[in-house]
Amino acid sequence: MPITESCPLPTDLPPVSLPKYVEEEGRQQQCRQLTSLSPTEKDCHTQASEAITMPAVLNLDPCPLPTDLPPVSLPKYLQEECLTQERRQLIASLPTEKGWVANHLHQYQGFWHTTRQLLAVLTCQNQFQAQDTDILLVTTPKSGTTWLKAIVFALMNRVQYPNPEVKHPLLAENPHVLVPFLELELYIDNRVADFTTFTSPRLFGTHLPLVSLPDSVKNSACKLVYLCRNPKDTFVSLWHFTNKLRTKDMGENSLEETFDKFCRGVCLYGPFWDHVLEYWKESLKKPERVLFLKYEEIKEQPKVQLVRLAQFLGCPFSAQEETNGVVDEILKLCSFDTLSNLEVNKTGKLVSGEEYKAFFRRGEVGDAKNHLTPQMMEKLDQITQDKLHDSGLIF
Ligand SMILES: Nc1ncnc2c1ncn2[C@@H]1O[C@H](COP(=O)(O)OS(=O)(=O)O)[C@@H](OP(=O)(O)O)[C@H]1O
Repeated sequence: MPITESCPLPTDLPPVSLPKYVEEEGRQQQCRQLTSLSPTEKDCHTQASEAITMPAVLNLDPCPLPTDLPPVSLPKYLQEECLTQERRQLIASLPTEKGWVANHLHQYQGFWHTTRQLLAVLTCQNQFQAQDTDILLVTTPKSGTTWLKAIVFALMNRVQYPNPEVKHPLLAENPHVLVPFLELELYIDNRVADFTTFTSPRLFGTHLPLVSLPDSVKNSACKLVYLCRNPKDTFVSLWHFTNKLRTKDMGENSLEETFDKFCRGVCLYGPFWDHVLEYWKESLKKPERVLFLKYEEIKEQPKVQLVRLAQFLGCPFSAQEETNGVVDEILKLCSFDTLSNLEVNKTGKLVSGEEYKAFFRRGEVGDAKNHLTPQMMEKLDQITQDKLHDSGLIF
């Protein structure tokens, strides 16, 4: 019996094949999954469901379960002790909105996360133990994270790989694999993070807002490299990216609807302006700990910014390295043209499902004007001015 006949479903559920990044429980999946639960798991599920009154968005309504579906394994984040009551209660208490790809976004500590991502944030906050030598690459989504990861990886490993044209990990692997995300990779699905392959200094990526960084990061001397991008190009890049993650069945998100959400701050790790402002202020307060970079500045003066980055990270280029062209070599290796044309980045995908090529689109400054109306551009400029007016930060 088709599942839709026994259990009317919302139409915005992501299909089971969505990348893990955005996958979320939906009622359809729950109906399917419950058919394959062991008796213990069913009990556990029922107890957890009954333990607390859930809001509509999380409520597991009883629905007749079809019996003829193939078994589908329960996503790990729902398997785990059936999602602790504490976490259910927390999620239930948070403001919730419909996501751009996933069903729900929850506002936690002032910023928006999908359900799955939020659980990973909580795990990361509880478990990550920062070391003083760690380097965290903190970015707003679609600000050039992939580029920054490549640059810092190449910078920190330049002695080990002196001839990047011949042999370099970046030629064979995507930057997101070489510099994994804390919450989106190492702690996703209640994973026990494995650091055995990391060498010091450990490099991590994260989109976490300052307020949500694990205490161990706040209390350590580890360095934070922060990267953001003007909100107009950030929005357009995010709109394209999330549309790529949506399946044909789901269709594309309209520009207008997502624009409205972005302006209201309702987007992954949004509000954009609060994210950048927190780190901007922190970089002014603690310049030895937080380096604040803009995508546009790296585009405009790549060499200047790379030299600045190397100094900040305590590994400045020697005069000989500069003469020998090491700075240029790193920039060439990490350029949009080089990375996006590598076989690995044309054909590979993350374990979580995103194709590497989705991280490379145009890589230019000012593409927003090709997509947004003059009114939309003005509106974003106005919000930016209102939010950042007395901060000294401009885009
Ligand atoms: N090497 C290099 N140089 C310059 N620009 C680059 C590079 N690699 C990726 N990109 C562009 O960065 C945008 C993707 O942002 P992120 O890497 O931050 O995405 S993510 O947050 O990690 O999902 C996305 O921007 P748009 O092209 O404007 O969509 C990518 O094309």
